Amino acid sequence: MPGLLEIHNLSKSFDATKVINDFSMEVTEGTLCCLVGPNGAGKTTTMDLITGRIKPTSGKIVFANEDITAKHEHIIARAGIGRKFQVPAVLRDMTVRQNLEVAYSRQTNPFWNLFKFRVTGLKQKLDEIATLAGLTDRLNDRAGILSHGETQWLEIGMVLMQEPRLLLMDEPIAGMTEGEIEKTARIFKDLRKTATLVVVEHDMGFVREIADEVVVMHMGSLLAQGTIQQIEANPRVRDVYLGEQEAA
Ligand SMILES: Nc1ncnc2c1ncn2[C@@H]1O[C@H](COP(=O)(O)OP(=O)(O)OP(=O)(O)O)[C@@H](O)[C@H]1O
Repeated sequence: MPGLLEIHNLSKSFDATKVINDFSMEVTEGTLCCLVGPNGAGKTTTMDLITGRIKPTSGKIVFANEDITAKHEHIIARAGIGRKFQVPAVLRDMTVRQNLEVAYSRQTNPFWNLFKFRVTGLKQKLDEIATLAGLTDRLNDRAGILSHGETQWLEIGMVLMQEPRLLLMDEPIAGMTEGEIEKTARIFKDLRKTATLVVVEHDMGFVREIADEVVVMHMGSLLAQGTIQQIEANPRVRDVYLGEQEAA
């Protein structure tokens, strides 16, 4: 079975510097894949390439059996790839509910929204996503008073309102408390039932907790792909990444 996302021999150069070098990986539908690797390995650049923010020098990206390599960023988003950035962009003066509604209204075109509103019901969808993101008790609170963790969950909820089939996340637990990290792990496990996830993450404890599959990048190339047990037992990964993590 082909992966929901397939990256084939991707390369990207900035001026004369090759930062992604013949990189390939595959993500199976309904799984959570963690993308790890040392600083500067090319993880964020890979996310930028998947979402069409930047274009590769060579190689191919296939999503749901469709070649999206040359497509515009908004077409890729509409095809079902959502992204949550590290820095939240919630509207602080609006309530949690209003933020979710705004995110919903940003998707596709207004006529489609109207149609979907009638068919599925915005309220029902909003309640489902608030439950998934653990924000049911916060719907009527102003986003500006949320904790750091709650703000991150709201952002996840906002991306989910656009119904992505694949959700990309950059270091989602940065700055969170232990309790918030545990709750985020639970949210991710639930999310996997409805979406496929690719998470860039440095915290190997969290990766161990959430990942079905781990992809290790090093100097723009694939170093290893496998289960967390396979990755942690891989001597090359230990040399270039995990050893460095343990020493930190
Ligand atoms: N627009 C750009 N112009 C030039 N070089 C860039 C550009 N964007 C990224 N790079 C370089 O590409 C390399 C990979 O960067 P990238 O941010 O993808 O790494 P990363 O694995 O996400 O690192 P980190 O874990 O530190 O976030 C780095 O050496 C970076 O300096």
